[in-house]
Amino acid sequence: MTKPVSERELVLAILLEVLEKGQYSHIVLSRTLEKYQYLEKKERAFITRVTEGTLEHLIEIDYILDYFSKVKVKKMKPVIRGILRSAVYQLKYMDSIPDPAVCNEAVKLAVKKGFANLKGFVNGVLRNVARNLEQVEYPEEERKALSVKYSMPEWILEMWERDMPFSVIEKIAASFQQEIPVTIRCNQEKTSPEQLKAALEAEGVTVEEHPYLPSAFRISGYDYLKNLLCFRKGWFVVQDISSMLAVEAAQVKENDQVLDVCAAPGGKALYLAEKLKGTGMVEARDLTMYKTGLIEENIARTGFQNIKAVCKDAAVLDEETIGSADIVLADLPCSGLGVLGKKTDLKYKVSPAGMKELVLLQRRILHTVQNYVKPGGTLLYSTCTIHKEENEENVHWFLKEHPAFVLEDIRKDLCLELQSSVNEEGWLQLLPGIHDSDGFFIARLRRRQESDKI
Ligand SMILES: C[S@@+](CC[C@H](N)C(=O)[O-])C[C@H]1O[C@@H](n2cnc3c(N)ncnc32)[C@H](O)[C@@H]1O
Repeated sequence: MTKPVSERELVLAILLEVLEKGQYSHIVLSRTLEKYQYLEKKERAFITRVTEGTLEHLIEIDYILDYFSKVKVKKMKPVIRGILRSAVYQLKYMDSIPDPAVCNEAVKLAVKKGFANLKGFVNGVLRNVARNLEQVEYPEEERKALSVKYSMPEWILEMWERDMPFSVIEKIAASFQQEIPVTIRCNQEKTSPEQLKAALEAEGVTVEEHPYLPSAFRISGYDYLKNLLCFRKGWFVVQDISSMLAVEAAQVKENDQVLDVCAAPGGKALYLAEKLKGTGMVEARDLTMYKTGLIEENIARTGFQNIKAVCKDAAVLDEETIGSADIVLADLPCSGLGVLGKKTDLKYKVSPAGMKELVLLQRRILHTVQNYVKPGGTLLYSTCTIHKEENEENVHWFLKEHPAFVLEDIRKDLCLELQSSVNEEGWLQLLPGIHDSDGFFIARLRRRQESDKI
């Protein structure tokens, strides 16, 4: 019996939503998998792999298609473009599927979608690709070659070239295509790192200690993370090491009043609560009820009492909060160029104009939330991007606008291995492929108090 919807048809539908209508892949993919829960595990894995793989390698795939097809990718009908793109991904990256099967399935899908008149074209292009894939001549010019090899838009590479040597950029681009192990942080309110490691191993999970922090591990070899007993008991949270380091740099002390102004889903806020050891309070704010709901879910699972979620816009001054916080964490919305390996389609969606707008939003939020920092208190600024304007240039702008603050050196809050990466001004820019983490920026600013000599 033929299935009402095949897995390739679902892949096509997701690609059309993402590439033709600008939707985010992780949202469309998880919505699709939820809707078609009756599909077998193997079919669901196929949908995930082909969707993510096609998006990950899109620039390279389009280069290959343009190499073999008379009609260029940009001129193709969206449905045909989607079918060919996912088929080229399978031909190049999935040895387990025989080439004739990839071609036949693509032709069948084109017919099913009402393009019987183009079945010869689909068949011809794909058979040509399958036969001659090894003969493709890749561009010689350095930036173009890198762009095709790692499917990284040229304008992003050009932007990075202004700040970094090409060898570093290549490592960053390559790292986004490598498998990223899941990093977790032990919830030390509930268990110790040693106990967590042993319990996870007893559940069949492979656990590796992270070199940057003793409470962090990299885990693999499990089926569904949320089914792990240790997860359900709230013994760990999933969090990149860079986010943990931002919290380390905040230097939280018992009894501190902490305000996380952009907190959802709450990873850093929960770590701050843990560091308070049952004292003080963390107010974890975010813009919408949906987002604060995510924080609340995580608070419930991990069981902390000294943290609450509040729905508030960080860009609007909250008079009642002025001068009340020992620590304000401003982990702000950003272009996300440090996490392109985790958000496969983001690299095609960011734009220079969008990034300029983000810089303005970041400055508006920083300008607003600095009001909440007590004299002597800390404003911890972080982003998950590798974009100078959003990071160090924002810090320079902030210090000029707010001379009541000084930039502090965070070296002492980091492991030996990372200390040499701290810039002479005191901030840290983590780079994927260079450091063992996401791309991330951390700067600690402190409001002067009267006893400070200016
Ligand atoms: C980088 S994420 C925060 C991640 C979080 N700190 C964590 O560690 O789990 C940025 C957050 O800022 C929120 N956001 C964006 N604009 C905001 C605004 N004007 N006010 C408050 N939150 C905002 C987004 O909803 C998003 O959850």
